[in-house]
Amino acid sequence: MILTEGLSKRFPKVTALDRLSLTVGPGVTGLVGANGAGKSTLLKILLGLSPATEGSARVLGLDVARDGGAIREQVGYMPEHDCLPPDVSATEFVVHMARISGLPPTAARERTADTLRHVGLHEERYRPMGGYSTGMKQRVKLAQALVHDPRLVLLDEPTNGLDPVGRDEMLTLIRRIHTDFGISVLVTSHLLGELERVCDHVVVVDGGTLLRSSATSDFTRSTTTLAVEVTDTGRHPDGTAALVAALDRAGIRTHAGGAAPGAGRVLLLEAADEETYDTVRDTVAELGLGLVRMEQRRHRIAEVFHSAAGSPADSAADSPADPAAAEPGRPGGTGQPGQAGRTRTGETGKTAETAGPSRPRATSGGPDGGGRDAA
Ligand SMILES: Nc1ncnc2c1ncn2[C@@H]1O[C@H](COP(=O)(O)OP(=O)(O)OP(=O)(O)O)[C@@H](O)[C@H]1O
Repeated sequence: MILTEGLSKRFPKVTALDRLSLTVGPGVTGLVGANGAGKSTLLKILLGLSPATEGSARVLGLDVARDGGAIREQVGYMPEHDCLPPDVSATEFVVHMARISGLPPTAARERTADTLRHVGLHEERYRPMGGYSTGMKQRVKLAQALVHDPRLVLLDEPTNGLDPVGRDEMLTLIRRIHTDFGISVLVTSHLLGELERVCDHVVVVDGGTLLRSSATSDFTRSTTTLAVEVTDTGRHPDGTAALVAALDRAGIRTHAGGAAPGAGRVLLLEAADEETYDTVRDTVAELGLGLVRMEQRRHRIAEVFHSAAGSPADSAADSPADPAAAEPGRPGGTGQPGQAGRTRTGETGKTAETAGPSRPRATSGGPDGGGRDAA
């Protein structure tokens, strides 16, 4: 669907993309990177809206430098920032976008009704968009990207500004774009964790360069870590503590499952071999505890990139993919090239150079984000 070769984009003070070579196939692909990693810049180049400084890119076999118009006929685009006119309704707006994409009036109206229904906008679609919630606006932006029945959609941070329920609904919609309509999706996010549920493939960029491109299943393969949870009983009011002590006597070390709600009851241990499973089962039975779960853990994508500087992997599951670039002049960069941290890339044991520990990030766009999407 997409092929880039040595693609660079340099602004006067910043290199947004640095010799990026990338292949994106059909299906749902996540493009993950911190604030300022170059994701939006890449999408605008792929749409033929912004010229690359060097290198080349093809979308659906078309050259982005020459065939921008033809690409946009077949590709839908959902921009990151708020771009909806407040005084028109969703129906009027999406019909207008369908007409711009070349659909005749009747087809434009029919497709608009179908698409707005698909994204979950019903009676509200006749009201001016100025009164919409963030979630409704995101749905309209998605609808206008889909209305001309594209082969591929580029979605820029579609979950930005949404609460957890809204984010979940948006992710489900994104998955359905592919499963129900066969449209391929390239979706960006600064949250590593959220894409593993909906993407077949994940591409991680940092500082405009490719950090890793893999099938999601490669990121989330089973680990040798076993998660165990037991009930309390009258004899053992703290069943978890009793199990920790008994397993310790059996030579099996455990640690707490993490900071997530309810995770305090989950014990993690290394399952060196099959016997470990039997020992855990027998120990639980001997103590008379109920076994709630005994399951093999899977990698979370975020764990693959957690910093060697010590940020705990479990709490990073939904944290920014933010190896803030250690490059002078880059927002969030430490300006100390020597501070790059070394990060394990999961089971493969390979290492990737990233910079420093994760830092918090605002949820809606960058500090300079509002004006940049004018294109
Ligand atoms: N028109 C522009 N002029 C100058 N610098 C720009 C311009 N557009 C982007 N940049 C810079 O290029 C870098 C990459 O920006 P880009 O918007 O592509 O990142 P991003 O990964 O999409 O992050 P975000 O989620 O914040 O949009 C940033 O440092 C940004 O400030």
